[in-house]
Amino acid sequence: MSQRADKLSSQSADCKPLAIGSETLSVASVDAVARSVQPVALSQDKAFRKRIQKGADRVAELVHSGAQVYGISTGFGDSCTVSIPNEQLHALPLNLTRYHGCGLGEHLAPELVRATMLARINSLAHGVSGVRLELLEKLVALLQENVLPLMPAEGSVGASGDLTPLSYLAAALVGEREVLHKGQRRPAAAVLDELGIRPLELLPKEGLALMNGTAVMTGIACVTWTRARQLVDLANRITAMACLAMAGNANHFHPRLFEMKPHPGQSRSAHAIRAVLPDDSGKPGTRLQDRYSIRCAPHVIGVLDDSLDWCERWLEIELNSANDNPLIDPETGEVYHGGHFYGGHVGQAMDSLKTAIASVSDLLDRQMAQLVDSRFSNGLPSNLAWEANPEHASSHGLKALQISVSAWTAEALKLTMPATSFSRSTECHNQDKVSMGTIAARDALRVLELSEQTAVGLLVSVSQALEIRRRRGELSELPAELAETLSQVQKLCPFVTEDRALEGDLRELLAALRERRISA
Ligand SMILES: N[C@@H](Cc1ccc(O)cc1)C(=O)O
Repeated sequence: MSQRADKLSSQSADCKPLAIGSETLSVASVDAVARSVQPVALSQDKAFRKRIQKGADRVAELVHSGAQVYGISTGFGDSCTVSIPNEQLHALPLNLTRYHGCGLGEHLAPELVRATMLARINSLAHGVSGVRLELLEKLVALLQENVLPLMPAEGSVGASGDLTPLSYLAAALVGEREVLHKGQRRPAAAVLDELGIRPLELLPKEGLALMNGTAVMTGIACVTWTRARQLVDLANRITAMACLAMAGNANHFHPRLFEMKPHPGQSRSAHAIRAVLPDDSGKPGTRLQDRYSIRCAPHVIGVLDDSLDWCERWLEIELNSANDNPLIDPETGEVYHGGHFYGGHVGQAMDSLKTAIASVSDLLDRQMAQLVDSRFSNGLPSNLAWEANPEHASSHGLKALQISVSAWTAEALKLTMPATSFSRSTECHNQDKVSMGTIAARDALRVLELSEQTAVGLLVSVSQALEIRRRRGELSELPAELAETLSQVQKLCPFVTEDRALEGDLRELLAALRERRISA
């Protein structure tokens, strides 16, 4: 297991609750909470609680004084020119949550909803959104009890934050719409009642604070990022196995070579590939230089690895930011009107990441094209069909799997069109430039899912190829790491000796990958 993967899993194993409000959130911790590996709690820190209280008191003061503050005493967005009469102030936040209840599309997966909730709570815990401690406590209780708002995935332009999907979080808190609880879709009010959680009555600013931010795109981005990090390790391992199976040249990954062009992720990739190849695979096989999908693998995987580094920095700034409007300094009482709900950084990170992820899928797809083609594979049988099968002539081995891998890759590549380039002027031209970061994040996750399918297809293929070499007596002992990956794969997808349907095995492998049961 790589050092980075190690860091992720040791974090997950550490079951100390994450104290929201006194810890800096990492991308990996969001993923751990999203997968329910790490519990959460609201910080008991006195200074933190005092700060939240001060912010809420300041909002109450502003309401009392009749000051004009956006979203507290005015309409929303372009309607900021409308003053709300005192007697309607209490209706304003609830109205906001209701008129945004117009999302469509599939509901976000539970894991993504949990990531979203954590991202939103952490942003509000900054103490500059003017919400009460009670609101934060109830949000944390929903997360702890796994009461997950049914949140439609579509309808956010990603600037004004994720208003529409987050309105479903606000709705759950006030006991409206539906939630997913213990695997069942039920009215929020009934579930809150059952758990003894009183629905929250929103005070001025609280509706806006819940919804006016980047939590959905950031939550999806964190889950995608963590799985993409795993894909890097897996792609390195697959490349090493493909290289060995096709009698490739390990010297393409020589450390000296990578000192001469030292992009850090690229060098890490070269190192990860070479470190698990046998010492004697340094000499050229039948070709002096392998084809690019082997020789340039670090140059492709390294782009993803290096992109993950800057994406992580951007995501962690976003995660630990106040991405609401207006923001209220609890110390000075000053109100700042701005545009921190704009998800430009998350959008750019996700648009970029999805291209790098799809490119790795493409690389693996090209490796597979070589593996199944006896003209390119240095002696492997066509379609990797096992030649000792008495019905070898009528057997087609992994032919269809290779076609599927190409289909998954094409679908991933097709989704790399940047979402952030599609800004639309919306909401009476108040939101006349928007990020589309949520679409970018959803695309990135979909590209990642397809690329994981490709990776699983390749795991089956490289394992098949190595097992063929082993059974033929062409391989001396496998290096320990490769033997370990091979045995993990073969437990879920035994060596293919005759034609059989592989879907079940592939699904098992995908599940194992997502549950981090495959080490690379
Ligand atoms: N994000 C907008 C607020 C907004 C809220 C709801 C809307 O329907 C539209 C805009 C702002 O802070 O300026």
